[in-house]
Amino acid sequence: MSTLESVAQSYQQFNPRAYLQNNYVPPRADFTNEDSVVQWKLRCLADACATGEIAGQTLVDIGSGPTIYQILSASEHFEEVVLTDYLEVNRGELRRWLQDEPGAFDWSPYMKHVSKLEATGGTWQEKQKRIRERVKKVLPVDIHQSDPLGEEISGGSVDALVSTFCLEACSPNLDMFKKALGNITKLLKPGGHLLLIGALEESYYLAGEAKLNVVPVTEEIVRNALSDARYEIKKFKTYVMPPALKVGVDDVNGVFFAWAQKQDSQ
Ligand SMILES: C[S@@+](CC[C@H](N)C(=O)[O-])C[C@H]1O[C@@H](n2cnc3c(N)ncnc32)[C@H](O)[C@@H]1O
Ligand SMILES: O=[N+]([O-])c1ccc2c(c1)CN[C@@H](CO)C2
Repeated sequence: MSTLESVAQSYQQFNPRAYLQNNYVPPRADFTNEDSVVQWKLRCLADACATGEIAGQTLVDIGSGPTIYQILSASEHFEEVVLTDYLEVNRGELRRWLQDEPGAFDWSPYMKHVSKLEATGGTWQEKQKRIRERVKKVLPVDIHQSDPLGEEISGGSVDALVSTFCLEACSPNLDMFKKALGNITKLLKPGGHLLLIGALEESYYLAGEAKLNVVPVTEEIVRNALSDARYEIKKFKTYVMPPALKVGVDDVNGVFFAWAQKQDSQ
């Protein structure tokens, strides 16, 4: 079995609800503590989007999983948002929330927090409604394919990409990590923006019965990979995981945030 096949096989056991419980409810999703990782992630995304430089027609989130927090700020600046994941179980969780169906995960604490951060005057309910209107598709994706979205979205047509905790969590080694970054970068127009969040120095994480291998990356590795993929790095920030948030669901040591712009082809 190839290493990619073994990655794919390990994801067959991925449990979205367990994953959400491990990472998106307290203590990791603590909105009362401004030093919490969730507030740091949302602030990085909101600050980058507040510059007004990241805007256009189409925003694609690569490897959405069962989560939508990652597009709460960026989605305000695009006509159309596309969520993607490798697993149907995750695409189903996304659709449940988008259609406001019973049993969907409650993202309202995130909506409320980001609405306050952005302070654009509207209510969090209005923001939630806008997001549900702007997300037009939930598509399958495979970052290890040279055309990760197949026929659905062709190369060079996307104004901006978001991707959080995906590249390192489904690449068996650094070569595949860098190759996958190259694959998703081809989706971007020249001058397009990438908002990338990921795990620092993590080797595994749990999602119910699934134990997923992660290729450990450092700030230097990520910076070099972005430069090799012909990005200009506009912002790079890191967060050190406090002991209280090392809760046994992974061995992550920190989180990185990168805002990078694809260089014009020449
Ligand atoms: C750690 S989760 C990240 C979820 C979410 N973006 C977040 O911020 O929590 C990694 C995601 O990568 C997806 N994935 C696994 N293999 C993939 C592949 N070959 N291409 C794209 N995504 C993949 C998984 O289904 C899972 O949803
Ligand atoms: O601290 N967090 O907010 C947080 C959120 C999601 C994830 C992590 C940490 C670490 N593991 C990754 C999977 O590789 C998923």
